[in-house]
Amino acid sequence: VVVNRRHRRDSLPRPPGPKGLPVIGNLFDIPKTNSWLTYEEWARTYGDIMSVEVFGQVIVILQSPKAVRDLLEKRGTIYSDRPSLPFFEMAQWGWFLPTSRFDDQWRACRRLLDRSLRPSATVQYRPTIRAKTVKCLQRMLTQPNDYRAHIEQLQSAINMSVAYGYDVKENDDPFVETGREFVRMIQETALPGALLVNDLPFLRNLPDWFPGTGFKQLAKLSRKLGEEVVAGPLGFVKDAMANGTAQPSLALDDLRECTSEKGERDISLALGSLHAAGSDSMVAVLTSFLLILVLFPSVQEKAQAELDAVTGGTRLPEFADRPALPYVDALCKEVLRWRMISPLAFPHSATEDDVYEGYLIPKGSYILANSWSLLHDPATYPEPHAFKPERFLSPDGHVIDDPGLNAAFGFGKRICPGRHLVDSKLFIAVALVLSTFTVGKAKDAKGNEIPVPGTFSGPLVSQPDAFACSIVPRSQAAVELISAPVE
Ligand code: HEM
Repeated sequence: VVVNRRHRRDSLPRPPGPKGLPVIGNLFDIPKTNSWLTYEEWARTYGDIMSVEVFGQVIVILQSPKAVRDLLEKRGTIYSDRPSLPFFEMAQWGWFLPTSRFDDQWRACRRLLDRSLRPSATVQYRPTIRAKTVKCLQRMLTQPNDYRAHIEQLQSAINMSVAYGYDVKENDDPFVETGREFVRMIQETALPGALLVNDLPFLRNLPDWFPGTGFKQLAKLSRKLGEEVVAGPLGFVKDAMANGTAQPSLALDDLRECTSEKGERDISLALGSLHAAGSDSMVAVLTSFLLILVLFPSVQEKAQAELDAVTGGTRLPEFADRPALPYVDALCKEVLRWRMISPLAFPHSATEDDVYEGYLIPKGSYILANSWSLLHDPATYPEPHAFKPERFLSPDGHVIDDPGLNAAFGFGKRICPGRHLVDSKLFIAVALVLSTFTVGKAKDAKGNEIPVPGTFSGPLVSQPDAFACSIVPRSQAAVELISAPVE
């Protein structure tokens, strides 16, 4: 019976897809940028579950809510691994949650993060998030052209404060710099074709003196960098605990409960992942929010009118105002949907052979869920390329809860654990910026408007290409509100 079943399974076809060339497969069919748009197009020919192959590696692409739910959610025990990259193994980066394998170490860290970042737990960090965002507005007031640097600073400040109770320095903070360098290394070395050893794993067995094995030295340096991301900030908290100066933070809560060396290591890995993974995506989302204000002035006016009606322009908005700000709330949802920053989530990987709708999905296949096509399906989101916050409002003006929007944060067991924190960070940043500034097209020396490309790109996180904009306070009262001291 077993042999029979095995035979039947092996004779099943793989999900359909474009025919590739010998050896390299579909290497040249898959575009280097915006591949999700090509996959969306291919779905019309091959259906919602299709596959391609590159150098023998099968890549299955899921493009309907049903396929994603059936595989990544209902069969999560099979589909929650990540592809293993030889360079990541050499650099011992297995601890970094977004790239870690589906193993006991991942489970322990994920449990810690899910507990720390659940909605009821993130509420206590709202005052910190708001205060840090107001400080960011103060920087925007004096140096509006450096908006991107201010947003980056804001994200590091929030993450380091929430995770470690650590106040980042204005410039050249050692922990922040190390975290950014680490993420940059991940992005550079994960790209297909960036390092030959990722495509030809046997190269890692060559001796160090062999020409072309510079990646070995790079792996040693990368390993050290990863260790610094993990150990540095936690060491700060332990010292502060010993001195009695530790500030409230996730690290403090977790360390107080921790009774073992293994437990302490898990805390350091989980929080290292939070601090390294939590910045880039948020920077992309807030930069894209500013771009949206430049591109769609009527959206900005409508949101400002709603905010003014609630605050009277005499105070800054608070989290408690949210129920009275449905349009602003809907705008935040549309920011996450419209030009989403993770259009293919992160690749999952299958740990067993599986059969779905008559197709064989071989063990080791990479699984890409095309979140872009899910969130741009005209049947669910009419006029999907228009920026329309109203799509998330009911006819009587209430915010519609749309579970489908979770696709912006990935799927199943690997769904982004930071999504509830994002909800708070995004709402308060959007509300504070709109109530105090007007964002528009910048002008050159001759007074002509500088064109805005409005395009997005990026290797792993899709973000707006650089654009100039003017960020001007709405009134003298707004300047005074921003400039007032914050706790
Ligand atoms: C708008 C901002 C963000 C977006 C759009 C986003 C999106 C994502 C996506 C698509 C994934 C992959 C899910 C999958 O594999 O199916 C992910 C994973 C992850 N995100 Fe986020 N994220 C954001 C912000 C954050 C923040 C603020 C944090 C930390 C506080 C965070 C921490 C993580 C971690 C640790 C993982 C890895 C989870 C795992 O593999 O188990 N993210 N995120």
